[in-house]
Amino acid sequence: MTNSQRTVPTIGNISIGPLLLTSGELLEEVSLRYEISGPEGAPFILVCHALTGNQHTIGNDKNSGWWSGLIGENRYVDTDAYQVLTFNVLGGCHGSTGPTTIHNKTNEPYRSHFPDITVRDMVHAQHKALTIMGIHHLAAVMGGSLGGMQVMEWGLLYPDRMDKLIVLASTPVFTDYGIAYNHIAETSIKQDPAWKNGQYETNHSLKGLEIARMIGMVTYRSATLFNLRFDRKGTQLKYDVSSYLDHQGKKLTERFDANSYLTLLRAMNNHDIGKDRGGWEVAARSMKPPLLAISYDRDLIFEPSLMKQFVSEVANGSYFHVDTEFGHDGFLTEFNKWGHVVEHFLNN
Ligand SMILES: CC(=O)SCCNC(=O)CCNC(=O)[C@H](O)C(C)(C)COP(=O)(O)OP(=O)(O)OC[C@H]1O[C@@H](n2cnc3c(N)ncnc32)[C@H](O)[C@@H]1OP(=O)(O)O
Ligand SMILES: N[C@@H](CCO)C(=O)O
Repeated sequence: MTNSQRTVPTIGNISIGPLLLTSGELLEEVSLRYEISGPEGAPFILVCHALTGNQHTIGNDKNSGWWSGLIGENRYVDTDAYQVLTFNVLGGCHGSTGPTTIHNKTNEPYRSHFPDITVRDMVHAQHKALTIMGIHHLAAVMGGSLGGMQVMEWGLLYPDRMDKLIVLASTPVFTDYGIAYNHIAETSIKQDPAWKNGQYETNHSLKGLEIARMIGMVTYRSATLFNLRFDRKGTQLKYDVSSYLDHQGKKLTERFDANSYLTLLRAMNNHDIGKDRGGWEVAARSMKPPLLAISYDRDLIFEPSLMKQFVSEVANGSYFHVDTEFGHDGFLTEFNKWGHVVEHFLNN
């Protein structure tokens, strides 16, 4: 590779061939869509995205990426010093193999026939992709929420492939409280008459998906944030908080496929680093790479106390807690509160 700077991120597609899933099922012809930024030849950082995220971590002038406040030129994760690579997750709907992909045998999208996948399958797919791309070592793997689940599995499945792990707003097991909210979301999607067992005509007409996102938004933020921000404004006909949730629900149906949403919710529900490893504490104790975990105040579904307990089991673990009103979505905002912790961990 030459040591030239990419002025805009490169977007690409990598075919990884067949993938044997944890379930034993074979997924044929898998490909992953990705974004890479930074100077060619610099060390790589792999970013793993959350539930409704995508590969556009940094994005461009017209459409900034979801972590462009954290990662970029002269940002906390500096793309003058690192190449940053993000794959759209297996099962996602932004170009990687998932429910919207055309199945080569039927010539139709998989839709609800896409097989159940696990976080481990996502990581195996990324590992295969990196090997094919000739990227054999990573300076770090980092991600929040579902992305953080992938980071933990990376550290356990392929501990020799990276120097450091950074887990944000994520726990070693997805708790029953999280599964409960995902169940409400799944029920909402499936009870919608327009759902048609996953064979819906248009994604943007799925009221059940809108409601699923509204439920999600309430859990990703906090009572304090909502009460301060909306302050009972609006009228009995429509409170501001209600129109906000309507807006968020509608917006998701325009950017995220419902079958993909369910595929990823199920993968989250299944997440347990201790599965087939003797429990999450045993798995955490076997984690080799140095690990930084950051938790966010008022995170309802990835409880800071469980994150702290997890880090205490990791041999080379450090922990930082962010005081925020954002709750779980704290990992997507207020970078001035915690970006320096990531920066210090990466560069020292
Ligand atoms: C890691 C991942 O994968 S995340 C993937 C999903 N997220 C993304 O891709 C982007 C990441 N960004 C975010 O999640 C958020 O924007 C955050 C966390 C960074 C910031 O959150 P906030 O500042 O609270 O903005 P939030 O997105 O909640 O709300 C703003 C939107 O609500 C709308 N809105 C606000 N109040 C109201 C209201 N009363 N009625 C109707 N709409 C409203 C705004 O107009 C704005 O709409 P737009 O997004 O269409 O421009
Ligand atoms: N805001 C996040 C929440 C789940 O981590 C997302 O939409 O993916």
